[in-house]
Amino acid sequence: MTNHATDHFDIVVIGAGPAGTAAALRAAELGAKVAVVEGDRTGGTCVNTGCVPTRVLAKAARMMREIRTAEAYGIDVEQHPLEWSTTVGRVQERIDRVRSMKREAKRFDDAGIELVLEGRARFTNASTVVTESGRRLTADTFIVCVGGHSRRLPVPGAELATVPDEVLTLPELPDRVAIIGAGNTGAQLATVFSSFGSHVTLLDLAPRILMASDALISQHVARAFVEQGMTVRTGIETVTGLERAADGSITLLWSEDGRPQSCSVDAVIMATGWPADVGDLGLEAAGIEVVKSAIPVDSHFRSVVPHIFAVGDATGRDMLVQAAQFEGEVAAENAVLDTNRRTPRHLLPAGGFTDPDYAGVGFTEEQARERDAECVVSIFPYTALDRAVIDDRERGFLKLISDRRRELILGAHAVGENAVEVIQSVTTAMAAGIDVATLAGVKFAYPTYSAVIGMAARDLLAEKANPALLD
Ligand SMILES: Cc1cc2nc3c(=O)[nH]c(=O)nc-3n(C[C@H](O)[C@H](O)[C@H](O)COP(=O)(O)OP(=O)(O)OC[C@H]3O[C@@H](n4cnc5c(N)ncnc54)[C@H](O)[C@@H]3O)c2cc1C
Ligand SMILES: NC(=O)c1ccc[n+]([C@@H]2O[C@H](COP(=O)([O-])OP(=O)(O)OC[C@H]3O[C@@H](n4cnc5c(N)ncnc54)[C@H](O)[C@@H]3O)[C@@H](O)[C@H]2O)c1
Repeated sequence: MTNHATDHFDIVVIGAGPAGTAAALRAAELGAKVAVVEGDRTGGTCVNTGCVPTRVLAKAARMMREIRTAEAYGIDVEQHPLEWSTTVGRVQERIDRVRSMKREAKRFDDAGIELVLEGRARFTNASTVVTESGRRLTADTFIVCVGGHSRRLPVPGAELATVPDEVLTLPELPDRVAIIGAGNTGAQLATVFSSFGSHVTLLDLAPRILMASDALISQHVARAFVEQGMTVRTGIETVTGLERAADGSITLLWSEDGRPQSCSVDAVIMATGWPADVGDLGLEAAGIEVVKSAIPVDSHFRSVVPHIFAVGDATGRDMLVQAAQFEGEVAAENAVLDTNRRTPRHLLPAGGFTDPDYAGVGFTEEQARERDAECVVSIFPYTALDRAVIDDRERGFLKLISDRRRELILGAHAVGENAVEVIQSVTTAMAAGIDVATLAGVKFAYPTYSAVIGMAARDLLAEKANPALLD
């Protein structure tokens, strides 16, 4: 790569979320002259409106649960309703703290990367972007890391709804809230509002909540939601509209089983998808067509224009921080070194902080059976796990899936306390290529949630599924 005058770079990265930050730092590490254009705040969705605020709300939700059950331990806590403005303040304070810790601007500076904070970038041709301030940057290679945004359904009254990034702007905690969309975002917000004391109605077109997860996860989390008092309506036909009622409430209208339905609520949250943020990116000027609200790329993250890469949420694939960072690094390597590296998607753990938590890695049971009908599955219930019983958190399980010879773990799926950490440990074993017998022999500290891994691995060797223990 050659160095050019001021505004020409080897690589221009567009967007400084997890994908863009990782891409820029890796490209600079490999010796490229790099600029990052960020149209808003560094950190992207993750820090500012996504994972971090959602995780703080999830912590508050857990505290509410612990307060409610404290009496059983002889701890007398006077219960007051949640003070929404204080909770919102706490979330903002933690976002600021995480932002100050991440120090993207300093890290870019230290790496010799120019951070351009002059508004959003727009392609004017395949080699040039212009910022809102009018600054032109040309580059040999672009890595597009623009992420996505909430999708508001195109229905009458949609403007009455709140999208997930706006949740903290709700003036008060709604007594009744309808959440449309039971994916990762909707399910987590359902737990948050339910724990805070709101009555939650959760609706989805899909036949089950958390449709991307293993079916057993959906079944268990949905059952817990109903036990906690939520109304869960899956398989609805369509949301037909929202109307403001005379008393200020919102009437949500949808159709289900061929019949019109409605409910009256104080807030409607639309968590109905995450299209790429490409509306004003000028991709057509660069020769790139957006398909299904995302930028199509090959397995090496090259778009149809080979010197324009795209990674992270903008590609509409694995919309996770860990995927965005990994893809950013790999795209930078492919761009600078002209390699064809890929990311191992089967080693991407993911989960959500609902109550109970859920997480998974690798193939779901359905996907594994499509590939190998004789794959082996074990399910170990939290009801037989000492730590879960000790903590009175007996809802949950770990499902392990291996090939028929038990040489490889193909997938792992969990519901229950600390499910995300449990799945992370299984992911480590999978990344190390550990066979089931080796995993079954690992000693786990007592009493821990991760001990469920050893139990499930031993059952996998013995081909015990334990489905009866789950009820
Ligand atoms: C409510 C919620 C909770 C989530 N929780 C989790 C979680 O717990 N774990 C997890 O792994 N993932 C979670 N995610 C997903 C995670 O936030 C995303 O996968 C991740 O942020 C994607 O990173 P990215 O860099 O691709 O995009 P983003 O983080 O969205 O960053 C894109 C950046 O590009 C900038 N940009 C956009 N267009 C332009 C332009 N034209 N010019 C210049 N800059 C531009 C934006 O301002 C932004 O800073 C959550 C998402 C949501 C919505
Ligand atoms: N903890 C995490 O890792 C985490 C948390 C939140 C989001 N994310 C990621 O961010 C991305 C966006 O998540 P999301 O949950 O906002 O979107 P999503 O696309 O994952 O889920 C949207 C849900 O809305 C439903 N839906 C769509 N149109 C509908 C309609 N008209 N009526 C009723 N339901 C409808 C869909 O069936 C789907 O279940 C995902 O890729 C997700 O994995 C990850």
